[in-house]
Amino acid sequence: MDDNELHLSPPAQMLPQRMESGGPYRLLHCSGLGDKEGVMQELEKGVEPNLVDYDKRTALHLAASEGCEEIVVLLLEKGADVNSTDRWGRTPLSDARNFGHENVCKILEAHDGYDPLGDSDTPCFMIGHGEVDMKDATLIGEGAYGEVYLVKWRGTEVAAKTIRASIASNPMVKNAFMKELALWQKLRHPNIVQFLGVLKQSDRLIFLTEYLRNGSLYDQLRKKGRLDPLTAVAYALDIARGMNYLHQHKPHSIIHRDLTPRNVLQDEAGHLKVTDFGLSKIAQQKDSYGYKMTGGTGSCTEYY
Ligand SMILES: Nc1ncnc2c1ncn2[C@@H]1O[C@H](COP(=O)(O)OP(=O)(O)OP(=O)(O)O)[C@@H](O)[C@H]1O
Repeated sequence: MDDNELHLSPPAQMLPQRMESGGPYRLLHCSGLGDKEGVMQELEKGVEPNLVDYDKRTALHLAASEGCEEIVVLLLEKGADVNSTDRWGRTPLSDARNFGHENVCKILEAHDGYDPLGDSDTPCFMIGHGEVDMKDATLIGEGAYGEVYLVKWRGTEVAAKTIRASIASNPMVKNAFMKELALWQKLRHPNIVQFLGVLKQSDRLIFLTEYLRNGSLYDQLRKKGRLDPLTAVAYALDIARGMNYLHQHKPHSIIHRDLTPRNVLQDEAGHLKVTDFGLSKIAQQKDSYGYKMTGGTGSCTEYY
């Protein structure tokens, strides 16, 4: 599927229940979607081109990740810092290289962009144990690998996914998880649940992702039943955008072979985000590890 097709906005009347990503952060939202008009509107309103999100990612990072050449050029013209670094020390050029957007790389290099990471593999971002108080955690769900808690990290509500000690205490299994998480860490898309980091913890493996207040699509369908057609179309577009991003991933596509309503979460604004890819690949390898990690969904994801 052509990426551009997915980024076309459906007619406004088809999305009655959706909210605009308002405020200055609309600049980031539009940049990631390749919405030039939206980006220009925000810049004309006086929004600072180097505005950052909570991961210190700028509009230029997002446009570079998505290969939005026109937006990259526009942002640079308007004073975006070509070498701003996000929380992982990545510059827009790191992202453009990571996703194989050669034309964007050339534009950034022509503006003296550099990539501090070179070709090195980025390990998972590790979060100090003291930064999250698991004692104050609220249980929000349970899946095949362990429980999911709502916790506070640096003042922000996030989801802490735990992998049972019986699984994570096997060093081979833990390594396999860490590799998948390191790959998830590289993904950034409005319709993909954002990975945040791994808690330094000896026995269990605990990692943080953004918290999606409205829970899973599965829970929603169970509560509300059938969706009205317009909502169904809006949801389908959100999911398709997330999946297309995974399929376009460079140098290897990411195939999510367990796309179920349980693995689609919804944020407060009504946007859907796809989650839980990669981890289930480990379940496929259960025989070699001697572990049985069967979930209700029998998930299986594969990275090619
Ligand atoms: N980031 C999150 N924000 C909010 N709620 C979440 C988040 N991640 C998971 N949950 C909630 O926790 C529940 C359990 O999630 P988990 O991913 O562990 O298992 P699952 O996907 O439901 O099942 P399985 O592990 O068998 O695939 C979800 O159904 C959802 O309601």
